[in-house]
Amino acid sequence: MKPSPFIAVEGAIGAGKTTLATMLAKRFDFPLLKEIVEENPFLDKFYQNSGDWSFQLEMFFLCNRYKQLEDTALKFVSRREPVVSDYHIYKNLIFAQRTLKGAQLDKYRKIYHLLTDDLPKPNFIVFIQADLATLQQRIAKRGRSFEQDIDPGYLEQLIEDYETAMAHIKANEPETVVITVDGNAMDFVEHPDHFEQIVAEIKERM
Ligand SMILES: Nc1ncnc2c1ncn2[C@@H]1O[C@H](COP(=O)(O)OP(=O)(O)O)[C@@H](O)[C@H]1O
Ligand SMILES: Nc1nc2c(ncn2[C@H]2C[C@H](O)[C@@H](COP(=O)(O)O)O2)c(=O)[nH]1
Repeated sequence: MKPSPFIAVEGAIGAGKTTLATMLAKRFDFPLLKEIVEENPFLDKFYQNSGDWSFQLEMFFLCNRYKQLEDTALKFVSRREPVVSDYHIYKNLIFAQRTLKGAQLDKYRKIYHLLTDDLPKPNFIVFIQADLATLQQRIAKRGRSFEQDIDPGYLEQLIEDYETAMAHIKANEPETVVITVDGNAMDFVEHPDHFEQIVAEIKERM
């Protein structure tokens, strides 16, 4: 029997993850697991001074996602029920490897593996690839004040880090279906046919 779909939508900041995950959950009538952002007490501090706040921020994201995914495992995955999420737990490492160094990164990696190695992992990843200009336009459109001065260099590094991470997942997890969406050309918000193309590709691989 095929496993139930556990679909994670991924991509760099502003790529359109929450938007697409919400649309997919509605379309397939699957529950939606959504990242908590506005209540995060460290995010605006991190954007003002990343050196002082990165460890607290990464640990906060990790603990929140761990708890959400532990609940998801019990409520949905163990009951063979489908779910759509606007993140993959692996994004913690993608960010932490960029924001932490030395002993802090070593400690973080150990805690990451301790908390997440036995969590259920998505069997589908919809990866939205978007370039710097697209990310910047969407971050501006979303209008969160603390994100308006994000260093373009940081976004460019994250774009690269996401490429590396997806290549790693493809090479090491052949059972995970990775569907790459061209987020610059495919406007699933304005063009229903673009959204239907993504839906069709997921259905074909389910
Ligand atoms: N394909 C798209 N075309 C145009 N605008 C988009 C598209 N996807 C998302 N947006 C807009 O861009 C902003 C960021 O999208 P969001 O889904 O929050 O990104 P993410 O979750 O990846 O950070 C939102 O204002 C959203 O309405
Ligand atoms: N340093 C980290 N920042 C993160 C992480 N996950 C999300 N974020 C930031 C990026 C955005 O400013 C905001 C919302 O994320 P979206 O990708 O949904 O735009 O939070 C993380 O693990 N570390």
